[in-house]
Amino acid sequence: MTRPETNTVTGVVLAGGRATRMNGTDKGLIEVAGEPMVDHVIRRLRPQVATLVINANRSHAIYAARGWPVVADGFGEFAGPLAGMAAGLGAAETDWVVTVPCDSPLVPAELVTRLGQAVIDTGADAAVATGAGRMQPVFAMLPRRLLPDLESFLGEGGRKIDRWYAQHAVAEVAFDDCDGAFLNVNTPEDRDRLEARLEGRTQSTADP
Ligand SMILES: Nc1nc2c(ncn2[C@@H]2O[C@H](COP(=O)(O)OP(=O)(O)OP(=O)(O)O)[C@@H](O)[C@H]2O)c(=O)[nH]1
Ligand SMILES: [Mg+2]
Repeated sequence: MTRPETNTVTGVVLAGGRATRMNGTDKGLIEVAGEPMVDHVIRRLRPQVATLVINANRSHAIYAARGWPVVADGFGEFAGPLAGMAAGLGAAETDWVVTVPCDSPLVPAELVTRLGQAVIDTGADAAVATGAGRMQPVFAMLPRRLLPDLESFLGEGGRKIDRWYAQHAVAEVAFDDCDGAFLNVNTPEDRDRLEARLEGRTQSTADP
């Protein structure tokens, strides 16, 4: 298997959630600072990978207009982020994918290189980011060879990312130096706070 370097990694933007805390509004399409969140994410992830895939369960045509393949979940109705990760792995043609959620626009510039370096250094199966005091399970580098294993986990009703990671060697990579990297928009209030920050209307310790 090739090493996880930029040209062997597909970026997978996870935009397949229900967004119940946003009253069901498709979260990736919600504008923050004049731009849909999915575009903030694409702008930051694109330079780090060979190509992108968007995982979405609604608004396919709108997501497809970004110019990347759009894939829906293959498991049940809104089975959670693991189903989106499986869809991304299934669509990828590279040995590795890096997943990011559509609702955390401040993707670190070194996400892919640092996750990839951890895989190389440790020989782990996969790598996951930590920051803001916890594991950030949807910011992950996964090898395509784990897709059959993930599909059987999902097929048996598995839904919890941490439980699936516990079955494999997963390196944890700290991004504590990346201010705001994991700011996550789950509610309209989160959206307003992030917009204020991006527009420089609040005190922040570092520019995103
Ligand atoms: N493909 C897929 N992705 C999901 C699913 N549920 C959540 N996600 C993704 O997982 C990430 C974290 O999602 P959450 O914010 O926890 O969930 P959400 O469904 O988007 O929003 P809430 O319903 O308000 O919790 C986001 O990238 C979501 O798009 C799902 O059922 N399928
Ligand atoms: Mg969220």
